[in-house]
Amino acid sequence: MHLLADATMPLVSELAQYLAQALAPSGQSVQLTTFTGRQPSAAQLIQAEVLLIRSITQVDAALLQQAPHLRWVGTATIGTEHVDAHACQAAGVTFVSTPGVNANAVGDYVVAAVSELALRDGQLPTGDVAIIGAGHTGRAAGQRLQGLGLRVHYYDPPLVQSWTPQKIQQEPLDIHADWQRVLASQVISCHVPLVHEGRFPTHHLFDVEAIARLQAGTILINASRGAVVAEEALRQAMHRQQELRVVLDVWEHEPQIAPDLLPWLSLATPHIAGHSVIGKVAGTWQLFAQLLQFIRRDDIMLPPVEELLAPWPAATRRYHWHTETAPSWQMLASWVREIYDIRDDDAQLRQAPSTAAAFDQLRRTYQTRGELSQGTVTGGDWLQQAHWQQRLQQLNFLPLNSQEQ
Ligand SMILES: NC(=O)c1ccc[n+]([C@@H]2O[C@H](COP(=O)([O-])OP(=O)(O)OC[C@H]3O[C@@H](n4cnc5c(N)ncnc54)[C@H](O)[C@@H]3O)[C@@H](O)[C@H]2O)c1
Ligand SMILES: O=C(O)[C@H](O)[C@H](O)COP(=O)(O)O
Repeated sequence: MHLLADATMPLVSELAQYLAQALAPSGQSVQLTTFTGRQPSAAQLIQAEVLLIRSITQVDAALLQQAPHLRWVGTATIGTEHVDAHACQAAGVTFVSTPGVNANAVGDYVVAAVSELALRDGQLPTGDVAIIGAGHTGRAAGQRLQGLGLRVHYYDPPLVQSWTPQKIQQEPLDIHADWQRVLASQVISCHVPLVHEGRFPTHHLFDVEAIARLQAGTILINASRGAVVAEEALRQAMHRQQELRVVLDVWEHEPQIAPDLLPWLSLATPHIAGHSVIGKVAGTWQLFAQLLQFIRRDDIMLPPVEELLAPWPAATRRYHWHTETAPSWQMLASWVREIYDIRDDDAQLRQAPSTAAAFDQLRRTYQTRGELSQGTVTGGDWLQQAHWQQRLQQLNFLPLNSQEQ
């Protein structure tokens, strides 16, 4: 079996070797070729049977035509708009992705951004948080922000529309389809797929009109796909000096950022919200697990993800904080910052040349980032309260009371 994989996928060689050893007794061989950059070459495609990619590789009819032996394409990402699923189906190629795989990393990114701006302001946002899209990443972000002490609601018309009245009553989260509530919120964070057509398009969801209607001081975060927020609408807001705080992880014309917007943005990063070590390693792992199902060898057990993290101390290091009194929001924000300091990523993007090549290079050589789940909190009586246990868990920290230590 000829595997062709993006060279930046962590552990791809190790897992291919593992697969080769596991399949050897049945006489099947496995060969791995990796490609660097966005697209594999025609010479590589011609022999590929399995293609393992991340979000920067476009799979369309033209690529499929160059790969006559291709049977299976897997993307180690949540977003899938870079793969033409219809073209795959027409070519008889199975296509899989890894839903939710880096949602914790995105949740961490959003709470790191909001707590960073709160530390700069000396106060938490006083108004509501609107999460756009109540899926894997949106819920992770919403939970973390509740843990920080904010009120969160979710805007998700497709989900609301699909619900029965009974489901609406049972849903514990505040999920709705009221766009006016979104525009009146003080923090807005986007977590939708990029959709161009149909009843619920997300392309330019935040267009000139929507951006103009945002409240003064609104924090707008986009860690979904660049074109969900129209770059031109941000440009107009900047020129009329609208009082907004905008955080962009994704860019409408990636890999090209908008250099003119950069000084105006509160935080700017090179599409790395999902790039925790665990998020990336789990992506590769999940693809191999799905490939085993495809070749009907799910009797082969891959080593657990936790065992594979040894090469990355940042992903296994534990953080421990102790406080006798209940933590202030500043303390919570400083713990978040200790595990993930978003200022580092912001500074690196601002210092790099504003070119597509530099953007890709920053992503290829990205730091080894841990997750908030690596933090443990111990403390006095306050930690016995269900309210505090819940808040720490929402931040994805582990609360440990004295009996459990
Ligand atoms: N920046 C990053 O590193 C990064 C990482 C992971 C995912 N993403 C992007 O984030 C997107 C969302 O990820 P997810 O895991 O939360 O996906 P998901 O499929 O779990 O959830 C998406 C939610 O958005 C809702 N939605 C769809 N159209 C909508 C609309 N018009 N208005 C409001 N809600 C709408 C859906 O009903 C769904 O509940 C991905 O498709 C991907 O493009 C970016
Ligand atoms: O959709 C996703 O999962 C993310 O956008 C993903 O983290 C992007 O990272 P890439 O695949 O480009 O490394």
